[in-house]
Amino acid sequence: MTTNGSPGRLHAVVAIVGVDGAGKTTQAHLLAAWLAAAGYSADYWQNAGGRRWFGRLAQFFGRPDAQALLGVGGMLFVESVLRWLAIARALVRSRFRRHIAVMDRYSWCQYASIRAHASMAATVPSPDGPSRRERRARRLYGLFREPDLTVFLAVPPGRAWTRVEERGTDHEDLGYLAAADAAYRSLPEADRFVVIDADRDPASVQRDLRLAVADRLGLPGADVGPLVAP
Ligand SMILES: Cc1cn([C@H]2C[C@H](O)[C@@H](COP(=O)(O)OP(=O)(O)O)O2)c(=O)[nH]c1=O
Repeated sequence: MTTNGSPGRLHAVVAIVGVDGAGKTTQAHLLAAWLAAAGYSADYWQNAGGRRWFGRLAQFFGRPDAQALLGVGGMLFVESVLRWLAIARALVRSRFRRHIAVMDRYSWCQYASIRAHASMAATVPSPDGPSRRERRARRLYGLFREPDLTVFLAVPPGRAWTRVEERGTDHEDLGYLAAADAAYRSLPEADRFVVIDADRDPASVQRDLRLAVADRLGLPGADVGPLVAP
């Protein structure tokens, strides 16, 4: 994190992670808007891995989802590359502009995705530590700096599943959401995540998120409340 002390010129990286339906996109947009209102130059970055886009393409070709089109390994490879490019672009641009980057997903999401897919495919858990695929991803993503703050939005998988269904843009398997939740929690980095209970109304979650960001970044002049319900 680098700053010259005035609100507008702070470079920092805040990563919001969690399973699909946890509320990352909603909360990250609100956070970036709040930072901007407080006088900080902040950008929201959607570090998508292309699953939704490839899902639509798959349906166009009569397949149920992206994995049916590309295979699990193919989709994980495409996702790793696209997300890497998105994160690299966000980090470079926010570093040069001296902005706060609010990252919707980060490297941790790729490791969790790889672990969750491996656990869905395995009949017994692997005792050998990270898979070859995860080690490869870690070499690639290890080039990125650790965010100043990573927030894990924690929701029960059933709640996340309901939200995804209500969103109506995609579908998630409940078993996969449970595997992804367990995968995030199993990461070696997980003990550095700030965990926020996201199974609450969006305003309460946003308030805790702002408090965590203000505490970690030490934002002068950023008033956390009162909060207008989003
Ligand atoms: C944050 C939040 C989102 N939602 C809705 C908005 C979206 O339609 C859906 C998923 O939220 P979204 O922010 O898209 O989650 P993610 O980026 O983690 O996949 O849930 C709630 O119902 N309650 C909440 O508290």
